[in-house]
Amino acid sequence: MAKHAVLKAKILAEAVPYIQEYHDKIVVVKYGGNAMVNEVLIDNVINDVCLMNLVGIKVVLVHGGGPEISKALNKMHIESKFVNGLRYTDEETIDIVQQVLAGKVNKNLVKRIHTHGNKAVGLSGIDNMLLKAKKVESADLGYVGEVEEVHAEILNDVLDKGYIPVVASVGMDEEGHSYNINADTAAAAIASALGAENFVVVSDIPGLLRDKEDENSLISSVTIDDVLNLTKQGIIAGGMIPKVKCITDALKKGVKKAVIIDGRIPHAIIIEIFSDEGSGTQFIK
Ligand SMILES: Nc1ncnc2c1ncn2[C@@H]1O[C@H](COP(=O)(O)OP(=O)(O)O)[C@@H](O)[C@H]1O
Ligand SMILES: CC(=O)N[C@@H](CCC(=O)OP(=O)(O)O)C(=O)O
Repeated sequence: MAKHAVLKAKILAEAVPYIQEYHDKIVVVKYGGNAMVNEVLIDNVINDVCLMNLVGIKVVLVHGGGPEISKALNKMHIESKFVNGLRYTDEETIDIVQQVLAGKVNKNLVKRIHTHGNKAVGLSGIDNMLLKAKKVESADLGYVGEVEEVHAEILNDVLDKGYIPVVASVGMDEEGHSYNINADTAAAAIASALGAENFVVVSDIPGLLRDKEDENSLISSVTIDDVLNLTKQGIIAGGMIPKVKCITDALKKGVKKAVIIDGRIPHAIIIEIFSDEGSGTQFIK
């Protein structure tokens, strides 16, 4: 027997306990726009999500697309303005955010899942008012929303049929206004509402770093208390603040595990779910 066949069988056999542990459980994957910059990266993530679906894990893919939004705004000569990691969103901008996230990015991910032979349903927070939103109160950011309620029934319906829900982070209020919701925030709210077994945040960094300029300074696990200290020390800064805050909120609200992993590592999601190795930064209650 060829050596590689034995190795393949061994790898599959080692995955069995993890497949059993996660069978029928919900995993929410947040896929950030920075880890979508090339076809190979996208295919790796889609492949991992499809594998989880095939072995009976209920996987929800919530995506961002910040760089795509900036590109579309650029073409229209609209400058992107960020305040504490959140995009200032006026009336013209929210239209573009909705087109890019709920249109281009969402449909491209759905198409890729289908071309891998799995079935996906593309949604945004507007569909069935999945993400009921209101204006963020902390600063005047225009149509940037925070999640007021999650109406998750539609996700359970889609999951029960064996399809992969793919969710764009746009929400709405009762008056019919659309809101631009940070995709980490949207994904964390969904993970909390569904009581996810694992909330996996896929980015383009190794994880939480002690020095953000040094990729070798990975902090491999943190508690909620550590996060408070690291924020006070300025180690958690910029775009990392809302990311880490919504992860700790999700853990407090019943999500069992959360992790930031590097989408540039081939099959980082499979490594996280089907082995003890893990990678990136694990968040512990
Ligand atoms: N301690 C830290 N470790 C890693 N990244 C950090 C840290 N503090 C700030 N950052 C910044 O946060 C960014 C990641 O957040 P963001 O760009 O919002 O990711 P995504 O697009 O995947 O949601 C990194 O590119 C980095 O510049
Ligand atoms: C309010 C706010 O900032 N919304 C984000 C939504 C997309 C997003 O979060 O995408 P990533 O996950 O790729 O960063 C934005 O407009 O860029």
